[in-house]
Order: sequence, then C-alpha cells, then structure tokens
Amino acid sequence: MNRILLRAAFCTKVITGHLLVTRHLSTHKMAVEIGKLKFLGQEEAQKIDEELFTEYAFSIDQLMELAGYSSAVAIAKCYPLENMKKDNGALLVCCGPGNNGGDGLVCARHLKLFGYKPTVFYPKVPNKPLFQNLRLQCERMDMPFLSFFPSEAHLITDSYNLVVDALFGFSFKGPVRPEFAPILETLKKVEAPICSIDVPSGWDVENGDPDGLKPEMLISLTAPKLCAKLFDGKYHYLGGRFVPRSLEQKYELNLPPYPSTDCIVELKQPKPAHLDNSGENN
Ligand SMILES: NC(=O)C1=CN([C@@H]2O[C@H](COP(=O)(O)OP(=O)(O)OC[C@H]3O[C@@H](n4cnc5c(N)ncnc54)[C@H](O)[C@@H]3O)[C@@H](O)[C@H]2O)[C@H](O)CC1
Ligand SMILES: [K+]
Repeated sequence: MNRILLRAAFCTKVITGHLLVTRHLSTHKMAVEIGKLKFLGQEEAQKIDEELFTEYAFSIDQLMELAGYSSAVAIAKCYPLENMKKDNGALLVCCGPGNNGGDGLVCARHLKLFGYKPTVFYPKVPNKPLFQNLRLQCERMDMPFLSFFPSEAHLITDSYNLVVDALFGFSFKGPVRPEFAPILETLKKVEAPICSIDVPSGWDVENGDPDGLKPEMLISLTAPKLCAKLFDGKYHYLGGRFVPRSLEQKYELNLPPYPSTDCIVELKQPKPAHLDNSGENN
C-alpha cells in the first residue's frame, strides 16, 4: 500500500567473459517504499540546492538546463503533439521571477524544438544576464510573449492545449503578493491541463493548498517536496537527474533508479492492494 510504483523500461547489456547478454524488460515494475523516497521540506530543498552550487561547483545555468529539459521531456511524453487539437500544439508557459521561472523558459525552448508552439508569459524579468539571455533565446526562436495575462480563464482554455506553471518553486512563501494573485486566481479556473514544475504555484511548499491550483501533472525536481504528498493529479514525474551519489546519501534522498539513460522517471501511487490483481505490486 504505502509504496510508489516505478514503471521502468530496462535494456541492459552485461558482458561476462566473452558472453554478451542483452536483457529487455520492457514493462518491468519496481516498487519503492514511499517512506524511503525523501519528500523535502522547504529549508532542506534550499540547502541541497545551495550545496550543489558550492560543494559540487555546478552553475545555475547547468542545473536549470537539465531541470527545464527534463520538464519538457515529461510533458511531451504525457501530452503528445499529435493529440493536440488547438492550433497545432499551442501551449502557454507562465514564468515567475525566480529560478522556477528560468526552468519554465528552458522548458519552453525545448518544447519549441520538439515541435510545440509555446507562448510565454513572463511579467517580471530579473535584471540578471541569465534570465535576460533565456528570454532572448525564446524571443529569437519566434516565441510570442504576452504583454498582459488574459483576465478570462476561458480565453486560455480556448487557445491553449495546456499551461506550464513555472511561476513559483521551492522558495515560495505565502500568501501570494498582489501582483501575482489575479494570475493564480485565473489559472485556477482554466480548464486546460496544468503542468506544474517542481511545486504547484501558490501551494505552501510543505502543506500544499486545498483551495489552490489543481495541476494535472507535477514534475518534481531533485526530489519531491513535502506538498507533493497531496498531489492527486494524473502524472507525477521526477526529473533533474543531476544529483551526485554522495549528496543523495548525505540527505538520505533514496532516489528511485532512472530507467536506462532517461532524464525522468514516473512516480505512481499504487492502487490499494485489494484492487490490484496484477500481482506485481506485492
Ligand atoms: N536543485 C534543484 O532542484 C534546482 C531547482 N531549480 C528550480 O529553482 C526553483 C527554486 O528557485 P528560487 O529562485 O529559489 O525560487 P522560486 O522560483 O521558487 O521563487 C522565488 C521568487 O518568487 C518570489 N516570491 C516568493 N514568495 C512570493 C509570494 N508570496 N508572492 C509573490 N512572489 C513571491 C520571490 O521574491 C522570488 O522572486 C526550484 O523550485 C526549481 O524549479 C533550478 O532551476 C535548478 C536546481
Ligand atoms: K511551479
């Protein structure tokens, strides 16, 4: 019961002496104890982030690229372009003023390269080269930027196949300030699926928000945050496959194995045991 199921597609090559064995386990399921996969509190998420930059000498651009790329890959997997009915894959990507917003811009860029048609809403661009450049890259790739947020939710529902929510991540502290409050209020009423990067925006990072956004998809980065325990949308993915083993061990993250060379892994709440007849869940 108290487990997360990981659907992993494996293709492993094992060389033993002169024997080459190739194993294809295409629908193999692995169960990971939910109690083992760490759900991070706000401070711990920030500490790990800080340590990646200091102790492990990563730059923010590197990690943001991987975070945004894995988000785009997860979205493309769950919402294939060929199934999109509105305007050949029109999407709205909402980007906030911090690094979560940066992930959103990277995600938009990769979605564009995958053939989707992202429009970006980026109301507060930080005065730092990183964000200015990310915005410019999107502009130069012919992505439209909205100069104001549509006040009516149906305008968004009618025009876009889905909304990427990259407004706030693990540094959000509620209540939401007035400049972003109407945006979140409108997003709550949008009927197109919402895909939240790292944290559903406006949710308390640890306690969620029962009256907040109800994303259909959540892409947790590094490790899920505590609020992800309350996520009950259709798809929950883990991305950001950049955590060194020693850091994972130090914080006892117990990350699930990513399949093969994938940058994402799906996290699935199992059905209650009495409903699951597959036998694979035991
Ligand atoms: N290690 C990783 O997993 C990585 C994750 N990445 C992404 O970075 C965000 C966290 O980024 P950070 O800049 O620390 O914060 P946020 O984007 O969550 O937001 C900060 C931003 O929001 C403003 N703000 C905070 N509270 C409010 C409020 N109540 N109302 C309005 N505005 C608010 C604040 O002033 C800042 O401007 C993480 O979630 C991942 O998505 C990295 O990209 C890679 C490494
Ligand atoms: K978000």
